[in-house]
Amino acid sequence: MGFKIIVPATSANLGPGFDSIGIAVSKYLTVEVGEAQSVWQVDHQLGDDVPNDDRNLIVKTALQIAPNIKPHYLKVISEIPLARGLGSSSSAIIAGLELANRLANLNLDNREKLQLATKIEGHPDNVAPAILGDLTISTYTPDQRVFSLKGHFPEVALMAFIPTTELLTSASRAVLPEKLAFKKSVEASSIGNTLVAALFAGDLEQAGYLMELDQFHERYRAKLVPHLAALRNLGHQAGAIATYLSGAGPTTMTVIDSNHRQRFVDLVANSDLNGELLQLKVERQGVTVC
Ligand SMILES: Nc1ncnc2c1ncn2[C@@H]1O[C@H](COP(=O)(O)OP(=O)(O)OP(=O)(O)O)[C@@H](O)[C@H]1O
Ligand SMILES: N[C@@H](CCO)C(=O)O
Repeated sequence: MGFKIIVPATSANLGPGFDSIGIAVSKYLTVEVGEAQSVWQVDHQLGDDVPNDDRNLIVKTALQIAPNIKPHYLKVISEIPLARGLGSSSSAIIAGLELANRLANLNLDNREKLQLATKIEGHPDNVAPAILGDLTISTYTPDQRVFSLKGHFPEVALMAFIPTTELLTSASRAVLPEKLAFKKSVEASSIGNTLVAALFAGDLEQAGYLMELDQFHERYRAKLVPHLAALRNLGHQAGAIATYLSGAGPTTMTVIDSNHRQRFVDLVANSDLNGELLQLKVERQGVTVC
């Protein structure tokens, strides 16, 4: 009998929480798992670059975790744009993990899921909210253990500006520096620490200010995402709480009260920015299997 896996999109970093902070958002990857058959077959509408067989990231992940599972028919329906900074690869990894979990009866708990998914993705900021939902703060320690704590992200509008062009995470990480000076690192991590405290205290005013003070990655990525500065500026004009680069970009996320939202929509519509503006909300629930 078939089953369905539903994984939320995610938005990582929130400014200074590089590779650590993430939220689940209201776009979804759905995988309908059909009958067992002689070979893996993945039907999707994600374009010719995404494989339809056992090279597909969902199947590859499942086979990495449970190499002996039988091939199945999978129907993939995704609302999460590829390589845009909304956690498409993490959603595929989590779907693959749940596929293995179910087909091989592994009974993985959330801790085990986090550990496996982080090892595959390399950092926990997208996979943790995709598993747990809502807001997560995570770390992948040098001895490769994952710690992740779930919090409640305040109820606000999230305006994702999704440019028409892709930006692969690998390309967006290639522009980051290899080293950060000691003084700069202390400053950057103190901003991140205080952001976490503000989020857990539900203090969006302080959180918003700190979200725009990232010292880890946004400045190095600026040339790849020139629209970030423009959207942040429009956000300020509209009275937004903050605008940050979602994951590795190019999507930007503007956190805004609903009473300022329309002003932001109008400002973006009257600008010469090229992309889609989508209103999202925080998804409180992580992956579900039904
Ligand atoms: N549903 C899917 N099925 C198979 N492969 C996928 C799927 N979604 C994403 N991928 C793979 O992941 C790649 C995108 O991963 P990448 O890490 O570059 O971007 P992202 O995960 O969308 O962004 P970010 O990590 O910044 O949030 C795609 O080009 C594709 O190869
Ligand atoms: N923290 C990651 C998220 C994308 O995988 C980055 O910004 O590169």
